[in-house]
Amino acid sequence: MRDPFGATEAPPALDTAQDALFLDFDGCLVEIAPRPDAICVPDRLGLGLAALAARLDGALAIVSGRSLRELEHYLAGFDGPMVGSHGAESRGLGEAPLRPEGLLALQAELAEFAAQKGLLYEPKSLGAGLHFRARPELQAETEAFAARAALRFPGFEVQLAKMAVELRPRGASKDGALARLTRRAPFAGRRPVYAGDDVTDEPALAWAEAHGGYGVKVGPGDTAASYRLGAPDQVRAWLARPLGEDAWDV
Ligand SMILES: O=P(O)(O)OC[C@H]1O[C@H](O[C@H]2O[C@H](CO)[C@@H](O)[C@H](O)[C@H]2O)[C@H](O)[C@@H](O)[C@@H]1O
Repeated sequence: MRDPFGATEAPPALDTAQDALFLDFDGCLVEIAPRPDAICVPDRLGLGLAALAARLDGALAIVSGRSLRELEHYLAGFDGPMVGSHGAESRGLGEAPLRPEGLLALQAELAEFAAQKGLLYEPKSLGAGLHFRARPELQAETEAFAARAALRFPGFEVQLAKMAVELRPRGASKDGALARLTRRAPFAGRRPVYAGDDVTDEPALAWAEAHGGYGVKVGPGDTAASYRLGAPDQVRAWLARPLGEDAWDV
């Protein structure tokens, strides 16, 4: 049952014969941390995902805002498809990355702003992030700076995130990634199930709902998803169900 603010129910068990599973990373598979490099990733998370992917006949993909190289590092053991940088780069799909002109100049400007203001600068493979978690009073100023940068660098657009604002390649999106993935094997013909926690995930949650599947919102907040889980440990427990805890062992 839904309340006026969105999903309240836990999702059903995955149907491994017919579901195609798409998983966000930060805030979904792993808990949010004070800094991007301070996350605690369970040692065997990649291997657990690999076991689940095998049960889904390969129909499991990671869809994240993180740079692809970081996803590959944190999820070692999982060799299935991955989409990084909010849809702008991928692994295993034969797609060319979206690399707009001006990336290095954009990164230099953001790094300089971060240094001046005492923000955490996150260089990304196809963009950059400004994290204001340590200086929340600078949110409005940081978002305004990012909006002006996007005008100077039209190949990029603003992506809001948790206590951060990013510049990502214009046109990249998680829902666009889902649309592409679900046109190809082994995802085509299966029911799309997407789990994610942030505003960056809402278009993908809505996409899964609109295409015969469902979304699982992780944590609080309004959502288009039909279902909700409270935190990443609950997501990991939900993912373990089709395997049994011994096989998952995360
Ligand atoms: O799409 P996601 O996998 O959810 O990635 C979104 C962004 O996540 C990371 O930032 C967020 O998580 C950090 C670690 O918990 C946290 O410190 C930060 O405040 C959050 O915004 C990552 O750093 C970004 O590159 C991702 O785009």
